[in-house]
Amino acid sequence: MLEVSRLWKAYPKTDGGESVIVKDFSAKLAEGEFATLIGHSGCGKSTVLSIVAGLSEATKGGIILDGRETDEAGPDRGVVFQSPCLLPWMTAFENVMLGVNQVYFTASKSERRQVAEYYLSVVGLSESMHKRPAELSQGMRQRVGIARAFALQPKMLLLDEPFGMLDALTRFELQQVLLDLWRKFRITTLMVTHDVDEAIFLSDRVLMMTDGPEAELGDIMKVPFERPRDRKAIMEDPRYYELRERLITFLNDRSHIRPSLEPNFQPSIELAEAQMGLVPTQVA
Ligand SMILES: Nc1ncnc2c1ncn2[C@@H]1O[C@H](COP(=O)(O)OP(=O)(O)OP(=O)(O)O)[C@@H](O)[C@H]1O
Repeated sequence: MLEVSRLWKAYPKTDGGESVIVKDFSAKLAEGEFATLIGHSGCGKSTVLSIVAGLSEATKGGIILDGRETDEAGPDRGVVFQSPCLLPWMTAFENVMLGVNQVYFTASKSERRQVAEYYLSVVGLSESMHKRPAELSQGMRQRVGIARAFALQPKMLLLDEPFGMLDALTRFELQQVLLDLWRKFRITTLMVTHDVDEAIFLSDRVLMMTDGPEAELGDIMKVPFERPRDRKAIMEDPRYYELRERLITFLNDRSHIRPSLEPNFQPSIELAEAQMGLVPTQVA
């Protein structure tokens, strides 16, 4: 479904020359696959995602979506950001209708309303769809963002840390909402995350990016758990801890903090987890 081919992204430096952010990044996603892109903050994950979304131009390389080269945004890709960017003067329903009206322009008004109502109800907003964003919690606003993306029935879903601003319980709830929708509609999905557990719970494969500048695709990890997935069962599976350690070790080996410490310093798993906000710790 998606082929990212030898992607480079560079920005001009103020003192001349250029800074290469992403270098020679290639990846393929099969139809219906759920892949996550993980890496340290600032390595270039959002840069890759925004090029795939057509919101940013690649310096070199290209994107092939469903057999066609593409370099601009379109309704064939639904994008969900960390904050859902809803128009504040419109209700949740009206926000979803904005996209629905554009994509289903041949449908009748009542059919379009039904589409918006359907997707808002499957994300659990039947009772609140006529409220404005200010009357909704952060989690409910993100539900609107997810409903809006799925309502367009895109070929691909691109998610940039969609649960990054949510508390842990709401994050778990919305991960489940997302998984249920993904299983129902099987939309090929690429999601950026910092969260090792989220990546394992949601993905078929985790794409690991090396640190920037000149970030590359460092490794790919297949997640073997069958679907539908049960969070508790996964956490009790010994393979979960092996996968988690593999991811953390990858991120640990590319730690940003290493150069500022002793030359022979080997950061521990605990320190790497702390850096990713998984456990509180004190770094001397
Ligand atoms: N318009 C721009 N001009 C210059 N540099 C930029 C621009 N946009 C992004 N960058 C740089 O590109 C690098 C990668 O940014 P990007 O947002 O893709 O990283 P990220 O891995 O998604 O980070 P995070 O996880 O913190 O969101 C950063 O160093 C950033 O400063």
